[in-house]
Amino acid sequence: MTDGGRDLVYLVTGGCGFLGEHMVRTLLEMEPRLRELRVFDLHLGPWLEALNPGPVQVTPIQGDVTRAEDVVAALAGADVVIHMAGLVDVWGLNDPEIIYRVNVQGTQNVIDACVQTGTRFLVYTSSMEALGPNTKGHPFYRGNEDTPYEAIHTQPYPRSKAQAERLVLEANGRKVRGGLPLVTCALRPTGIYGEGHQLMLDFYRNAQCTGGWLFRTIPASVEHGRVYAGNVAWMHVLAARELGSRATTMGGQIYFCYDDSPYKSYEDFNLEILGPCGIRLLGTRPLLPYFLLFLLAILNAFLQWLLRPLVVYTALINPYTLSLANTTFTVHTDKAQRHFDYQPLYGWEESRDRTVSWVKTRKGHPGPLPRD
Ligand SMILES: NC(=O)c1ccc[n+]([C@@H]2O[C@H](COP(=O)([O-])OP(=O)(O)OC[C@H]3O[C@@H](n4cnc5c(N)ncnc54)[C@H](O)[C@@H]3O)[C@@H](O)[C@H]2O)c1
Ligand SMILES: CC(C)CCC[C@@H](C)[C@H]1CC[C@H]2[C@@H]3[C@H](O)C=C4C[C@@H](O)CC[C@]4(C)[C@H]3CC[C@]12C
Repeated sequence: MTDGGRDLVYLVTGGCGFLGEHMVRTLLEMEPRLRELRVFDLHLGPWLEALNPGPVQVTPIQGDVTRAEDVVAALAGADVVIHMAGLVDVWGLNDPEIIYRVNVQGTQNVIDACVQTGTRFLVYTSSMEALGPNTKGHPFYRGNEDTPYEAIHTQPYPRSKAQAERLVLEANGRKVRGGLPLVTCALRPTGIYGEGHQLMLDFYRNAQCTGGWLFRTIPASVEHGRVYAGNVAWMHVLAARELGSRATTMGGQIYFCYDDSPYKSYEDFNLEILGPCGIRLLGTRPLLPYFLLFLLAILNAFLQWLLRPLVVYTALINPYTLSLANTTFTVHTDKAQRHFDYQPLYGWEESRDRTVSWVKTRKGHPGPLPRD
């Protein structure tokens, strides 16, 4: 070891995204063996310049995971890669082919670069959507990693996450340069919230336009899994740290990301954050009957198709996002605790309060929907 025990080089792909920023900050704060942190992204964030990395060297790398040569160059000499770059698109913003190229081919490029350069540890940010909810609307009620569920993927984003996750798990054990085996695992967050969550801000701003009201569209009984970004990042830190010493247990495994965030419907959960910001939710039951919402979703999909030659029309509600929001999907597990001693770094109240404070500071700041 060198420099007071700081001997490891980490690479975070997608390190300037919503989760990526939490990842970078958590690594700097919580990983004492970190010597160099390479932050790889298509678009580098200005906040990187303002970081106070202490003894760690932070290396921003502007690159594209779909370009194998970019990934190899970034990975050379790295010990660990946390691969979270991806296109999060459930709105039809991007061509399915592009989603495949970034999420699946990009992941294959990361695996191949590990093999080529000798990087031995790979943590992949998958998603609950690698499993479900499926298009049949089957509920996944407080399930764990072993709960049987029929995964059916018709949409490009969830399909790409499932394919990429499979590639990562199958790569476990492959020999990398130098002859040692690659050790991989995949973490599956549910819906992430926290500082930087653009969609939460969009709901806040929409409500401001209606005098502080949101209108209930989903039955309160439909539970939707949520997890705080700081805890998701912390789980990645621990998984990356323990992959070396617990390779037999952890290699090739999936882990749901979980914490103490309450089980609620998508809208009721948002209200936990937006309520303290002055927003109220109207109705104890959905104000519109489901069939009308479904018609609206179909209309939006039709408009997207119709206008495609001229403009990419997107709306919050389409048949897929509506079914996602309307299907119970929550996790209840302790696998990460058993395999690598994970405990949430932030309790529910702190996770909520940090997010609330952030929303309050963002009042009046414009922002895109959804992120591209
Ligand atoms: N947001 C959620 O609720 C959620 C839930 C589960 C899983 N995830 C996964 O977590 C990861 C991060 O998601 P996020 O919400 O922070 O999304 P995000 O869009 O904020 O971040 C993704 C980052 O990847 C970068 N990126 C995109 N294409 C790239 C390319 N070709 N090369 C290099 N970088 C590229 C983007 O610039 C962006 O900074 C994704 O893999 C996503 O699938 C997100
Ligand atoms: C009031 C509603 C009908 C409005 C629609 C809400 C909709 C935009 C929300 C509901 C569920 C959300 C997804 C869910 O939290 C999980 C994920 C997994 C992750 O991998 C990417 C983000 C995503 C798809 C959320 C996107 C926004 C959704 C669809």
